[in-house]
Amino acid sequence: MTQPGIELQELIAAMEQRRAKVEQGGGPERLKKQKQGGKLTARERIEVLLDPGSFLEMGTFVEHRGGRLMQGVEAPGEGVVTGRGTIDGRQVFVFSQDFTVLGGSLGKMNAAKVTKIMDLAAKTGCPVIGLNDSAGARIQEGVDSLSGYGEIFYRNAIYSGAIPQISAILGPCAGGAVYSPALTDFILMSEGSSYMFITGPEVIKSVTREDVTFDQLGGADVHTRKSGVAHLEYDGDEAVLRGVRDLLGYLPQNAHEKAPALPTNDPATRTTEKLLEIVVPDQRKPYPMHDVIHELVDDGTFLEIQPGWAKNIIVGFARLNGESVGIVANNPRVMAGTLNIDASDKAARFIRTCDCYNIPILTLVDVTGFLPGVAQEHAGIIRHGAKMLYAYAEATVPKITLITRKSYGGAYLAMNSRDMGADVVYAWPTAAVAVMGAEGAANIVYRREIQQSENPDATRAQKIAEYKDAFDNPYVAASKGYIDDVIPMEDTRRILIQTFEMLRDKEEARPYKKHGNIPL
Ligand SMILES: CC(=O)SCCNC(=O)CCNC(=O)[C@H](O)C(C)(C)COP(=O)(O)OP(=O)(O)OC[C@H]1O[C@@H](n2cnc3c(N)ncnc32)[C@H](O)[C@@H]1OP(=O)(O)O
Repeated sequence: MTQPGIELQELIAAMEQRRAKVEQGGGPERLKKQKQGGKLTARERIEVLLDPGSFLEMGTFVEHRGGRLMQGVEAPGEGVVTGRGTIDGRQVFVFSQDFTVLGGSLGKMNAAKVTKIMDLAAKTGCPVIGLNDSAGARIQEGVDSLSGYGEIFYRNAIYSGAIPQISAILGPCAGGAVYSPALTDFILMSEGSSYMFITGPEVIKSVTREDVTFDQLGGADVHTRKSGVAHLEYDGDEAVLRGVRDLLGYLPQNAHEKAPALPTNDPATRTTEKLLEIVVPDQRKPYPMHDVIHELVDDGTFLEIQPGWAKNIIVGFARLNGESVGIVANNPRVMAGTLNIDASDKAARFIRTCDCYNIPILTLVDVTGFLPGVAQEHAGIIRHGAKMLYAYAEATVPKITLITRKSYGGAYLAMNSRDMGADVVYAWPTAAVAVMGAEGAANIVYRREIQQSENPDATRAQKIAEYKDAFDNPYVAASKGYIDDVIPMEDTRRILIQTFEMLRDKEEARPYKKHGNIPL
């Protein structure tokens, strides 16, 4: 005769035994190997990412249904740990691929665990964070594993802009697998231990005869400096996971909400005198735009996005009086701040990200124009530059433009002029708005006069001076209402904060459409 109490204990023990087996992943040997080189296990990563004790696991006992080639193969937890938790008290959903189980490869049921939490995230309006460390499609499951990817990609796309999706790349991410992170809002990579590529070094060698290592092909350096695929690079797993927490602080839970405000001790009325030392009036001399940003924002804290790629434009998140803002700024120190293809792509993408998630945009303008050159024209600068124009016009969040120095030509428009939809445009006394710089303008407009002059150099100099007098200042544009005010540099922080406060409840309607057709 069985005693009821003992039976219950057996059931509990059986559950615990099963759970312990799942939690062991690929077993002690593989877990030990995983930790070589400072990497964390899938479960440790979740612990570091989330608030202590907040993780609630889902799909713990899911098993593969992998068909003939998977018979007898054990895959504890199906190679991925999934569930919900909180970050700074806010709910998020997370999947963490477990490389110790069949290389974290993705089969049909592994994908089902991931799509389950993606769907829950969408239903509850919360961000999804993917911790990627996987050998890609599970070869033994054939087309079923490709279908699993399809189910994830589909959700990445349809939930895009509805809930924030963040991808941390902490190991291999190869083949078609790269397209899930690529469809998310942000990609963060760990230096030296993660890589992303479509076809690996061996295939490349056989097709193109190029010799390349994993890291040279698709390491964090490559993707944060050359390709622009990834947004942020960190040293090791823990730093990446802290980076995810940091980034989420600037984002809302979903497209219906605003990002959380963070109390600050930095006074809203703090004067910004340092700007008078940073910004040089001489239009030809560069100055550090990063310092301008640090001086304006709360506590000098700026989370720059894609800092290593297309450095001629600066984008990132900061706070003004506690409220999250996205900043887009020309960088006069790199390529004289001109806009090229990569800068246009980087800015357009960032503007759209801010707009999806109700983050107001501050644009700091110091730009001579689009980068001239055959290479840029032939690579489609027209198509890429158009993305910036489109993104600014499309964005309905509060938009303030501040012209810090020069703003010329098509780039004046691409940097969100009044006509492109800026709600308020300010300029500093150092600003100049014109179709082009005085030298170029004088040479075109007064060419005949200069050529026919007895002293062409003197005439050219005189015409340049005349043109500068007429246009190299903010007052012509201000007199026509293109600039709302020319403001003292030292009062800029206060004015920006007050203006964003004024725009806080702004609403802007757009005509009905299925979706716009941004030039891609
Ligand atoms: C749509 C797509 O994703 S297409 C891409 C398909 N994926 C691939 O082509 C990658 C194939 N895998 C690899 O090239 C390598 O495993 C690498 C480079 C990712 C990692 O190499 P290593 O760190 O040396 O790990 P290793 O090769 O030992 O793999 C670890 C384990 O995962 C298994 N594994 C690796 N890739 C896969 C896979 N795609 N499917 C199933 N199991 C796999 C290995 O058999 C090994 O199992 P074991 O622990 O029982 O021995």
